[in-house]
Amino acid sequence: MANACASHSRTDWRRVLPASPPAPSAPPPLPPPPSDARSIPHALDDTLRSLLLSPHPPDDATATLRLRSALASFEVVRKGLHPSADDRGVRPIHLPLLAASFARVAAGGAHAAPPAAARLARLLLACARAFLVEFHAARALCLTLALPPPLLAALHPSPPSDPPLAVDGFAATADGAELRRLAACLLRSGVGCSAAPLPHSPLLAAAEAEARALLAAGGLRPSVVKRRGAARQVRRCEDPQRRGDVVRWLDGADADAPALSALTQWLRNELMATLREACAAAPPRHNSGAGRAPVLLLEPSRNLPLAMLACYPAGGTRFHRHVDNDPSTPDTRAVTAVLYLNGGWEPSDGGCLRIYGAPIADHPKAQRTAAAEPYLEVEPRLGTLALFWAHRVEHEVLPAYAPRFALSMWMCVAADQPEGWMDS
Ligand SMILES: O=C(O)CCC(=O)C(=O)O
Ligand SMILES: [Fe+2]
Repeated sequence: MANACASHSRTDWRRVLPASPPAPSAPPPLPPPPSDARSIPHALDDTLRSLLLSPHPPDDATATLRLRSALASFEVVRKGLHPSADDRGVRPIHLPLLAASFARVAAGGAHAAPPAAARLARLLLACARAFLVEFHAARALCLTLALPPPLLAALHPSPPSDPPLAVDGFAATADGAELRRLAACLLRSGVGCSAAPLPHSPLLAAAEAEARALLAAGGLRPSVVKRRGAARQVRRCEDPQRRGDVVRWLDGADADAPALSALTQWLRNELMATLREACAAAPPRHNSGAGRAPVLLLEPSRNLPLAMLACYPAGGTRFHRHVDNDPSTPDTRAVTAVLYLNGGWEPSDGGCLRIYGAPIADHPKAQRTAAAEPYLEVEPRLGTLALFWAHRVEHEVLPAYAPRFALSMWMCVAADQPEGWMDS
Protein backbone atom coordinates (compact mmCIF):
# COMPACT_ATOMS: atom_id res chain seq x y z
CA MET A 1 0.00 0.00 0.00
CA ALA A 2 2.79 2.41 0.99
CA ASN A 3 4.49 1.73 -2.34
CA ALA A 4 1.27 2.23 -4.26
CA CYS A 5 0.70 5.61 -2.61
CA ALA A 6 4.30 6.59 -3.20
CA SER A 7 4.09 6.00 -6.94
CA HIS A 8 0.85 7.97 -7.23
CA SER A 9 2.30 10.86 -5.28
CA ARG A 10 5.04 11.12 -7.92
CA THR A 11 2.60 11.60 -10.76
CA ASP A 12 2.72 15.14 -12.04
CA TRP A 13 -0.99 15.86 -12.05
CA ARG A 14 -0.36 19.27 -13.60
CA ARG A 15 0.27 17.51 -16.88
CA VAL A 16 -2.77 15.25 -16.92
CA LEU A 17 -5.46 17.84 -17.52
CA PRO A 18 -5.84 20.81 -19.84
CA ALA A 19 -5.28 24.29 -18.45
CA SER A 20 -8.12 25.97 -16.52
CA PRO A 21 -10.75 27.86 -18.52
CA PRO A 22 -10.56 31.66 -18.19
CA ALA A 23 -11.87 33.11 -14.93
CA PRO A 24 -15.61 33.87 -15.10
CA SER A 25 -16.88 37.37 -14.56
CA ALA A 26 -19.32 36.44 -11.75
CA PRO A 27 -18.28 33.59 -9.43
CA PRO A 28 -21.11 31.86 -7.53
CA PRO A 29 -21.93 33.16 -4.03
CA LEU A 30 -20.47 31.23 -1.08
CA PRO A 31 -22.83 29.04 0.96
CA PRO A 32 -23.08 30.08 4.66
CA PRO A 33 -20.19 28.95 6.91
CA PRO A 34 -20.79 25.92 9.18
CA SER A 35 -22.07 26.67 12.69
CA ASP A 36 -20.75 23.53 14.42
CA ALA A 37 -18.47 20.58 13.69
CA ARG A 38 -21.32 18.23 12.73
CA SER A 39 -22.55 20.53 9.98
CA ILE A 40 -19.10 20.80 8.34
CA PRO A 41 -19.52 17.80 6.01
CA HIS A 42 -22.80 19.34 4.76
CA ALA A 43 -21.13 22.73 4.37
CA LEU A 44 -18.33 21.12 2.36
CA ASP A 45 -20.85 19.28 0.17
CA ASP A 46 -22.80 22.52 -0.40
CA THR A 47 -19.65 24.45 -1.33
CA LEU A 48 -18.57 21.69 -3.68
CA ARG A 49 -21.98 21.41 -5.34
CA SER A 50 -22.22 25.16 -5.81
CA LEU A 51 -18.79 25.15 -7.47
CA LEU A 52 -19.63 22.21 -9.72
CA LEU A 53 -23.15 23.10 -10.75
CA SER A 54 -22.75 26.85 -11.18
CA PRO A 55 -23.44 28.11 -14.69
CA HIS A 56 -20.35 30.34 -14.18
CA PRO A 57 -17.79 27.96 -12.63
CA PRO A 58 -14.84 29.80 -11.09
CA ASP A 59 -11.27 29.04 -12.17
CA ASP A 60 -9.30 26.33 -10.33
CA ALA A 61 -7.48 28.82 -8.09
CA THR A 62 -10.70 30.45 -6.87
CA ALA A 63 -12.45 27.11 -6.46
CA THR A 64 -9.63 25.56 -4.42
CA LEU A 65 -9.39 28.72 -2.30
CA ARG A 66 -13.07 28.35 -1.41
CA LEU A 67 -12.73 24.68 -0.55
CA ARG A 68 -9.63 25.49 1.43
CA SER A 69 -11.49 28.01 3.63
CA ALA A 70 -14.34 25.54 4.03
CA LEU A 71 -11.87 22.86 5.21
CA ALA A 72 -9.90 25.24 7.43
CA SER A 73 -13.12 26.21 9.18
CA PHE A 74 -13.22 22.66 10.55
CA GLU A 75 -10.30 23.43 12.88
CA VAL A 76 -11.77 26.80 13.79
CA VAL A 77 -15.17 25.37 14.62
CA ARG A 78 -13.80 22.28 16.37
CA LYS A 79 -11.63 24.38 18.68
CA GLY A 80 -14.25 27.10 19.16
CA LEU A 81 -11.87 29.74 17.79
CA HIS A 82 -12.57 32.96 16.01
CA PRO A 83 -11.22 32.68 12.48
CA SER A 84 -7.88 34.47 12.24
CA ALA A 85 -4.80 34.38 10.07
CA ASP A 86 -3.28 31.74 12.37
CA ASP A 87 -6.14 29.29 12.12
CA ARG A 88 -6.62 29.19 8.39
CA GLY A 89 -4.22 26.25 7.90
CA VAL A 90 -5.48 22.92 6.66
CA ARG A 91 -4.20 19.92 8.63
CA PRO A 92 -3.55 16.56 6.93
CA ILE A 93 -6.19 15.13 9.27
CA HIS A 94 -8.79 17.19 7.35
CA LEU A 95 -7.90 15.89 3.90
CA PRO A 96 -10.12 12.78 4.05
CA LEU A 97 -13.09 15.08 4.84
CA LEU A 98 -12.87 16.74 1.46
CA ALA A 99 -12.21 13.42 -0.33
CA ALA A 100 -15.34 12.03 1.34
CA SER A 101 -17.29 15.08 0.27
CA PHE A 102 -16.19 14.60 -3.35
CA ALA A 103 -17.28 10.95 -3.12
CA ARG A 104 -20.71 11.93 -1.72
CA VAL A 105 -21.27 14.61 -4.32
CA ALA A 106 -20.17 12.24 -7.09
CA ALA A 107 -22.47 9.50 -5.75
CA GLY A 108 -25.29 12.06 -5.61
CA GLY A 109 -25.18 12.38 -9.38
CA ALA A 110 -23.53 15.76 -9.81
CA HIS A 111 -21.22 14.02 -12.27
CA ALA A 112 -23.87 12.14 -14.26
CA ALA A 113 -23.30 14.00 -17.53
CA PRO A 114 -19.82 13.61 -19.05
CA PRO A 115 -18.99 17.37 -19.00
CA ALA A 116 -19.89 17.49 -15.29
CA ALA A 117 -17.78 14.39 -14.64
CA ALA A 118 -14.84 16.06 -16.32
CA ARG A 119 -15.39 19.18 -14.22
CA LEU A 120 -15.54 17.13 -11.03
CA ALA A 121 -12.32 15.32 -12.00
CA ARG A 122 -10.63 18.62 -12.82
CA LEU A 123 -11.59 20.14 -9.50
CA LEU A 124 -10.55 17.02 -7.63
CA LEU A 125 -7.12 17.08 -9.22
CA ALA A 126 -6.81 20.82 -8.63
CA CYS A 127 -7.50 20.03 -4.97
CA ALA A 128 -4.83 17.31 -4.99
CA ARG A 129 -2.34 19.79 -6.42
CA ALA A 130 -3.33 22.31 -3.73
CA PHE A 131 -2.86 19.61 -1.05
CA LEU A 132 -6.51 19.55 -0.08
CA VAL A 133 -7.01 15.90 -1.07
CA GLU A 134 -4.43 13.10 -1.03
CA PHE A 135 -3.27 12.22 -4.57
CA HIS A 136 -4.10 8.54 -4.26
CA ALA A 137 -7.62 9.35 -2.99
CA ALA A 138 -8.15 11.74 -5.92
CA ARG A 139 -7.03 9.16 -8.43
CA ALA A 140 -9.10 6.36 -6.87
CA LEU A 141 -12.24 8.49 -7.06
CA CYS A 142 -11.50 9.67 -10.60
CA LEU A 143 -11.32 6.06 -11.74
CA THR A 144 -14.89 5.47 -10.48
CA LEU A 145 -16.28 8.35 -12.56
CA ALA A 146 -17.69 7.99 -16.05
CA LEU A 147 -14.98 10.08 -17.63
CA PRO A 148 -14.46 10.54 -21.36
CA PRO A 149 -11.76 8.09 -22.62
CA PRO A 150 -9.04 10.73 -23.30
CA LEU A 151 -9.33 12.04 -19.75
CA LEU A 152 -9.33 8.54 -18.31
CA ALA A 153 -6.23 7.67 -20.33
CA ALA A 154 -4.53 10.80 -19.02
CA LEU A 155 -5.14 9.67 -15.44
CA HIS A 156 -2.87 6.64 -15.67
CA PRO A 157 0.27 7.06 -13.55
CA SER A 158 3.25 8.46 -15.43
CA PRO A 159 5.76 5.91 -16.71
CA PRO A 160 9.10 5.88 -14.82
CA SER A 161 10.83 7.60 -17.75
CA ASP A 162 8.80 10.78 -17.15
CA PRO A 163 10.70 14.06 -17.03
CA PRO A 164 11.34 15.42 -13.52
CA LEU A 165 8.57 17.08 -11.53
CA ALA A 166 8.00 20.73 -12.33
CA VAL A 167 6.95 22.35 -9.08
CA ASP A 168 4.74 25.38 -9.63
CA GLY A 169 6.69 26.64 -12.57
CA PHE A 170 10.12 25.95 -11.08
CA ALA A 171 12.14 23.19 -12.66
CA ALA A 172 13.11 20.89 -9.80
CA THR A 173 15.08 17.77 -10.55
CA ALA A 174 13.97 14.72 -8.64
CA ASP A 175 17.39 14.45 -6.91
CA GLY A 176 16.41 10.84 -6.39
CA ALA A 177 19.85 9.26 -5.99
CA GLU A 178 20.92 11.66 -3.23
CA LEU A 179 17.60 11.23 -1.42
CA ARG A 180 18.00 7.44 -1.53
CA ARG A 181 21.54 7.77 -0.15
CA LEU A 182 20.25 9.94 2.72
CA ALA A 183 17.47 7.45 3.46
CA ALA A 184 20.00 4.60 3.61
CA CYS A 185 22.20 6.61 6.04
CA LEU A 186 19.15 7.35 8.19
CA LEU A 187 18.13 3.71 8.42
CA ARG A 188 21.68 2.55 9.13
CA SER A 189 22.89 5.16 11.63
CA GLY A 190 19.93 7.38 12.54
CA VAL A 191 21.27 10.46 10.72
CA GLY A 192 21.57 11.52 7.06
CA CYS A 193 22.88 14.81 5.73
CA SER A 194 23.01 15.99 2.09
CA ALA A 195 26.39 16.65 0.49
CA ALA A 196 25.08 19.17 -2.08
CA PRO A 197 22.06 21.52 -2.11
CA LEU A 198 18.72 19.72 -2.33
CA PRO A 199 16.53 20.09 -4.27
CA HIS A 200 18.78 21.28 -7.07
CA SER A 201 16.54 24.21 -7.97
CA PRO A 202 16.08 28.01 -7.92
CA LEU A 203 13.29 27.25 -5.47
CA LEU A 204 15.79 27.35 -2.62
CA ALA A 205 16.85 30.96 -3.10
CA ALA A 206 13.25 32.02 -3.75
CA ALA A 207 12.14 30.27 -0.55
CA GLU A 208 14.85 31.98 1.48
CA ALA A 209 13.70 35.37 0.13
CA GLU A 210 10.11 34.53 1.08
CA ALA A 211 11.17 33.45 4.56
CA ARG A 212 13.04 36.72 5.10
CA ALA A 213 10.04 38.72 3.84
CA LEU A 214 7.66 36.81 6.13
CA LEU A 215 9.91 37.51 9.13
CA ALA A 216 10.14 41.20 8.24
CA ALA A 217 6.34 41.37 7.97
CA GLY A 218 5.93 39.87 11.46
CA GLY A 219 4.54 36.59 10.09
CA LEU A 220 6.44 34.29 12.49
CA ARG A 221 5.42 33.67 16.12
CA PRO A 222 7.37 32.50 19.20
CA SER A 223 7.59 28.72 19.30
CA VAL A 224 6.48 26.52 22.20
CA VAL A 225 7.98 23.53 23.98
CA LYS A 226 6.17 20.56 25.54
CA ARG A 227 6.25 20.20 29.30
CA ARG A 228 4.75 17.55 31.58
CA GLY A 229 2.85 19.39 34.35
CA ALA A 230 0.96 18.38 37.46
CA ALA A 231 -1.28 15.30 37.05
CA ARG A 232 1.07 14.27 34.19
CA GLN A 233 -0.78 16.22 31.53
CA VAL A 234 1.35 17.75 28.76
CA ARG A 235 1.40 21.55 28.52
CA ARG A 236 2.80 23.65 25.70
CA CYS A 237 4.47 26.89 26.68
CA GLU A 238 6.93 29.49 25.44
CA ASP A 239 10.40 29.14 26.93
CA PRO A 240 12.79 31.42 25.03
CA GLN A 241 15.74 30.39 27.23
CA ARG A 242 15.37 26.79 26.09
CA ARG A 243 14.11 27.45 22.57
CA GLY A 244 14.50 30.87 20.94
CA ASP A 245 13.04 30.56 17.45
CA VAL A 246 9.95 32.10 15.88
CA VAL A 247 7.88 29.88 13.60
CA ARG A 248 5.13 29.71 11.05
CA TRP A 249 3.32 26.53 10.06
CA LEU A 250 2.83 25.82 6.36
CA ASP A 251 0.52 23.37 4.68
CA GLY A 252 1.97 23.29 1.17
CA ALA A 253 -0.60 25.63 -0.37
CA ASP A 254 0.26 28.97 1.23
CA ALA A 255 -0.53 31.60 -1.36
CA ASP A 256 1.84 34.21 0.15
CA ALA A 257 4.80 31.81 0.06
CA PRO A 258 4.72 29.83 -3.22
CA ALA A 259 8.36 28.72 -3.18
CA LEU A 260 8.13 27.59 0.46
CA SER A 261 4.92 25.78 -0.49
CA ALA A 262 6.62 24.07 -3.39
CA LEU A 263 9.49 22.95 -1.12
CA THR A 264 6.93 21.70 1.39
CA GLN A 265 5.33 19.66 -1.41
CA TRP A 266 8.72 18.38 -2.51
CA LEU A 267 9.47 17.17 1.02
CA ARG A 268 5.97 15.72 1.34
CA ASN A 269 6.12 13.92 -2.01
CA GLU A 270 9.71 13.11 -2.98
CA LEU A 271 11.32 12.73 0.43
CA MET A 272 8.34 10.98 1.99
CA ALA A 273 8.10 8.52 -0.92
CA THR A 274 11.84 7.76 -0.74
CA LEU A 275 11.73 7.18 3.02
CA ARG A 276 8.63 5.00 2.77
CA GLU A 277 10.23 2.89 0.09
CA ALA A 278 13.48 2.54 2.05
CA CYS A 279 11.58 1.53 5.20
CA ALA A 280 9.37 -0.93 3.31
CA ALA A 281 12.41 -2.56 1.66
CA ALA A 282 14.52 -2.86 4.85
CA PRO A 283 14.64 -6.41 6.25
CA PRO A 284 13.47 -6.69 9.88
CA ARG A 285 16.06 -5.28 12.35
CA HIS A 286 17.88 -3.44 9.54
CA ASN A 287 16.16 -0.16 10.30
CA SER A 288 17.67 1.58 13.32
CA GLY A 289 14.46 3.58 13.80
CA ALA A 290 12.11 0.60 13.99
CA GLY A 291 13.19 -0.47 17.50
CA ARG A 292 11.63 -3.85 18.28
CA ALA A 293 8.99 -3.49 15.54
CA PRO A 294 9.48 -5.51 12.31
CA VAL A 295 8.86 -2.46 10.12
CA LEU A 296 8.44 1.32 10.30
CA LEU A 297 5.38 2.61 8.42
CA LEU A 298 5.56 6.35 7.74
CA GLU A 299 2.89 8.91 6.89
CA PRO A 300 2.55 12.71 7.18
CA SER A 301 1.66 14.07 10.58
CA ARG A 302 -2.11 14.06 11.02
CA ASN A 303 -2.25 16.73 13.72
CA LEU A 304 0.28 19.28 12.54
CA PRO A 305 0.28 21.26 9.31
CA LEU A 306 2.82 19.76 6.93
CA ALA A 307 5.89 21.91 7.60
CA MET A 308 7.33 24.45 10.01
CA LEU A 309 9.30 27.47 8.91
CA ALA A 310 11.57 28.50 11.80
CA CYS A 311 13.90 31.44 12.28
CA TYR A 312 16.43 31.86 15.08
CA PRO A 313 16.61 35.64 14.90
CA ALA A 314 20.32 36.13 15.87
CA GLY A 315 21.34 37.48 19.32
CA GLY A 316 22.58 34.03 20.42
CA THR A 317 19.12 32.40 20.16
CA ARG A 318 19.31 28.61 20.34
CA PHE A 319 17.45 25.37 21.06
CA HIS A 320 18.94 23.41 23.94
CA ARG A 321 19.72 19.72 23.67
CA HIS A 322 16.55 17.63 23.22
CA VAL A 323 14.86 14.72 21.44
CA ASP A 324 11.92 15.90 19.29
CA ASN A 325 9.67 13.00 20.26
CA ASP A 326 10.80 12.53 23.83
CA PRO A 327 9.54 9.26 25.38
CA SER A 328 8.44 11.27 28.48
CA THR A 329 5.90 13.14 26.33
CA PRO A 330 5.49 10.70 23.44
CA ASP A 331 3.78 11.39 20.12
CA THR A 332 3.89 9.72 16.70
CA ARG A 333 6.87 11.54 15.13
CA ALA A 334 9.53 9.20 13.75
CA VAL A 335 11.61 11.26 11.28
CA THR A 336 12.72 14.88 11.50
CA ALA A 337 13.68 16.48 8.17
CA VAL A 338 15.26 19.94 8.25
CA LEU A 339 16.02 21.89 5.08
CA TYR A 340 18.22 24.94 5.70
CA LEU A 341 17.65 28.23 3.91
CA ASN A 342 20.70 30.43 4.62
CA GLY A 343 22.38 31.46 1.37
CA GLY A 344 25.21 33.57 2.74
CA TRP A 345 25.95 31.49 5.85
CA GLU A 346 29.41 32.09 7.42
CA PRO A 347 30.90 30.13 10.33
CA SER A 348 30.75 33.30 12.49
CA ASP A 349 26.92 33.26 12.06
CA GLY A 350 26.77 30.18 14.34
CA GLY A 351 23.51 28.23 14.50
CA CYS A 352 24.96 24.81 13.57
CA LEU A 353 22.83 21.78 14.31
CA ARG A 354 24.76 19.56 16.71
CA ILE A 355 23.75 15.89 16.71
CA TYR A 356 24.85 13.54 19.49
CA GLY A 357 24.95 9.78 19.66
CA ALA A 358 26.99 6.63 19.43
CA PRO A 359 26.53 6.04 15.65
CA ILE A 360 27.95 9.52 15.01
CA ALA A 361 31.31 8.26 16.32
CA ASP A 362 31.91 6.46 12.98
CA HIS A 363 31.20 9.52 10.88
CA PRO A 364 34.29 10.95 9.13
CA LYS A 365 33.47 14.45 10.44
CA ALA A 366 32.67 13.33 14.02
CA GLN A 367 34.12 15.38 16.89
CA ARG A 368 34.12 14.77 20.64
CA THR A 369 33.05 16.87 23.61
CA ALA A 370 35.40 17.39 26.59
CA ALA A 371 33.70 14.36 28.15
CA ALA A 372 34.57 12.33 24.98
CA GLU A 373 30.97 12.20 23.78
CA PRO A 374 30.85 11.98 19.96
CA TYR A 375 28.94 14.60 18.02
CA LEU A 376 28.49 15.88 14.49
CA GLU A 377 27.86 19.50 13.49
CA VAL A 378 25.72 20.35 10.46
CA GLU A 379 26.22 23.81 8.97
CA PRO A 380 22.83 25.36 8.11
CA ARG A 381 23.77 26.26 4.52
CA LEU A 382 21.18 26.83 1.78
CA GLY A 383 19.90 23.45 0.55
CA THR A 384 21.50 21.28 3.24
CA LEU A 385 18.93 18.63 4.17
CA ALA A 386 19.37 16.86 7.51
CA LEU A 387 17.39 13.77 8.50
CA PHE A 388 17.39 12.06 11.88
CA TRP A 389 15.13 9.90 14.03
CA ALA A 390 12.70 12.16 15.88
CA HIS A 391 12.25 9.57 18.65
CA ARG A 392 15.90 8.69 19.24
CA VAL A 393 18.41 11.34 18.25
CA GLU A 394 19.53 14.02 20.72
CA HIS A 395 20.39 17.31 19.08
CA GLU A 396 20.63 21.03 19.71
CA VAL A 397 20.77 24.27 17.76
CA LEU A 398 23.90 26.17 18.76
CA PRO A 399 23.59 29.94 19.37
CA ALA A 400 22.81 31.86 16.18
CA TYR A 401 24.37 35.29 15.60
CA ALA A 402 22.60 36.03 12.30
CA PRO A 403 18.97 35.23 11.36
CA ARG A 404 18.94 31.50 10.65
CA PHE A 405 16.10 29.93 8.63
CA ALA A 406 15.00 26.32 8.24
CA LEU A 407 11.99 24.43 6.92
CA SER A 408 11.22 21.31 9.00
CA MET A 409 8.87 18.42 8.39
CA TRP A 410 8.08 15.52 10.68
CA MET A 411 7.10 12.13 9.35
CA CYS A 412 5.02 10.07 11.72
CA VAL A 413 4.16 6.43 12.17
CA ALA A 414 0.99 5.27 10.44
CA ALA A 415 -2.09 4.19 12.38
CA ASP A 416 -1.25 0.51 11.66
CA GLN A 417 2.38 0.79 12.87
CA PRO A 418 3.31 -2.39 14.82
CA GLU A 419 4.23 -1.77 18.47
CA GLY A 420 7.78 -1.53 19.76
CA TRP A 421 9.11 1.19 17.44
CA MET A 422 9.85 3.55 20.36
CA ASP A 423 11.87 0.85 22.22
CA SER A 424 15.61 0.65 21.76
O1 LIG B 1 16.67 23.84 12.90
C1 LIG B 1 17.30 22.87 13.30
O2 LIG B 1 18.47 22.64 12.96
C2 LIG B 1 16.66 21.90 14.28
C3 LIG B 1 15.55 22.52 15.07
C4 LIG B 1 15.01 21.60 16.08
O3 LIG B 1 15.70 20.88 16.73
C5 LIG B 1 13.55 21.53 16.28
O4 LIG B 1 12.80 22.38 15.76
O5 LIG B 1 13.10 20.60 16.99
FE1 LIG C 1 14.59 19.28 17.47
